[in-house]
Order: sequence, then structure tokens, then C-alpha cells
Amino acid sequence: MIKMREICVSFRSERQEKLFGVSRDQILFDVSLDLEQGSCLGILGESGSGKSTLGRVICGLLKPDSGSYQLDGTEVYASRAGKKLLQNRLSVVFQDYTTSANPRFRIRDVLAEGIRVWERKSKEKIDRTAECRRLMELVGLNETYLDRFPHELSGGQLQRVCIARAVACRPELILFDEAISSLDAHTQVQIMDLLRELKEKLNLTYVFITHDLTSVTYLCDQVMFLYHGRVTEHIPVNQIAQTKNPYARKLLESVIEFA
Ligand SMILES: Nc1ncnc2c1ncn2[C@@H]1O[C@H](COP(=O)(O)OP(=O)(O)OP(=O)(O)O)[C@@H](O)[C@H]1O
Repeated sequence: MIKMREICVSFRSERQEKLFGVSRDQILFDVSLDLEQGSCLGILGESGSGKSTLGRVICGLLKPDSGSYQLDGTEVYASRAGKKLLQNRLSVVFQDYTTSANPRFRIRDVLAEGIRVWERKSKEKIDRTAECRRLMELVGLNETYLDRFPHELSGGQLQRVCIARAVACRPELILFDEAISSLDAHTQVQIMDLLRELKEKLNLTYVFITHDLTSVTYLCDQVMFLYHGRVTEHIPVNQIAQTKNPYARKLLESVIEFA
């Protein structure tokens, strides 16, 4: 489904030696990955290692300096058709569910944003009331919440709404950028169970960006470690205990010590 080869990204450096300097800081170095349909890839790394930058490349928001990014054989950044293909297939769920839902919208209007995308894609007219009910049921929320505003829901409930909005446009791939990190541990498990269930039901592919090793082992089938913008390891999750990666070892030891 996704094939990335030697992706490099740099940003204009803040420390320019000349007045009109053009020096750049490289953030991603030759990142390559393959993602099969139906799989779940966890991207782990310390703060600043380039996870979200890679996420922005994956979701079509940041054109890399060099490298190839193909979706089902089509080069994503080479043409408008490539970007369009990606837009039609991908949804994103961000960490900050409080700001990703417009506070002036009722929940039904938040969901309508995703439903409209599906209407445009499919060129079908959808019964929005019925679709909102279906989506609420899909993410385990009571349909009476449809008339509430975001601040009238708990963090976990609101993140469920954001997940419902993400699946409303019937994507094949969903990118989660620290999407459960700010929830309490109990709610995180509930949301991860929901994500597992949706993945099976809707045959979805996930990319899951996180600091949290536990959620990766719970949800993902493969894990990629980024360190200072380079992939240091990309392994199946069931081999994580044997990893030599120092960052992964540190995370593993902290989980084991904590347990
Ligand atoms: N638009 C930008 N312009 C300049 N530098 C940027 C930009 N976006 C990110 N960076 C820099 O790129 C580096 C990687 O940032 P990124 O957000 O990808 O890391 P991360 O691994 O997701 O970190 P965190 O876990 O803290 O979110 C950081 O040093 C950051 O300051």
C-alpha cells in the first residue's frame, strides 16, 4: 500500500550566518518504510526525533526534499492526482482533540465535516441524521450526545467523536499522531480496544505515532524506531523484547520496572 524510500526533510535553519542565509537543519535522513494494507505500524522515538515530521509527510502535508513516497504505485508528491489519491484514502486523528473539534459546533456538525468529505468523494447524497447515528453507534457513544457541544463531553468521549469523524469519510488508512497520549490510562485502553475493533470491522490500516511503548505493543504489528531523524530499527512487535535499540531498551526497562 505505502512504499517510502529514502525520504529526507530539512527546514530552514533559525541560525543563519548570513543576513539572507539559506542554511537548513536536516530532520529526516533517508527514511524508508513499507506498509501493507490491514497492518498497523507504530512509530516510536524520543521527543524531537522527527515522528510528527514523518507523519506530516505521510499525510500529504509536507513535501520531502528528496526520496520517493508511493501509494499503491502512485507517487504522492509528484502530481495533483497523487495528492488527491492520498486525500481520498487517508484520515488523521491528532492528539489535541479539544482543539481539533470546533468548540462552536455541535457534535453532529463535527461529524458532518467527515460526512461531507465522503459525499464529495462518492458523489452520493447521504442522509446525515442516519449517518450521524450510525457513526455514534460505531464508536460506542449515545446518540443523544449529537446535540451537545465539545466541552460538554469528556476527553475520551470527544476523542471517540474525532475517531468517528475520521472514519466518516471511509478512509483506508488512518494516521494517529499521539492520539491517545493525553487520556488517562483506563480511557486509553478503551480507545485502543475501539481502534482494534474498527480496524477489523472496516479493514483499516493504521500508522500510530507515539511515545508510549505499551500502546504500540497493544495495537501494532510492527514498530519503527526513529532516533535523530534516522530509522534505527523496524521490527515486528512480537520481537520487541529482543531489540538492541537503546531507546527501546530504555522504554522496555521502564515498563518492566513499573510493572
Ligand atoms: N516547521 C518546522 N520548522 C522548523 N523546524 C521544525 C518544524 N517542524 C518541526 N521542526 C523541528 O524538527 C524536529 C523534529 O520535530 P517533530 O515534531 O517531528 O518531532 P517529534 O519526534 O514528533 O517530537 P514530539 O514527540 O516532541 O512531538 C524538532 O527539532 C523540531 O523543532
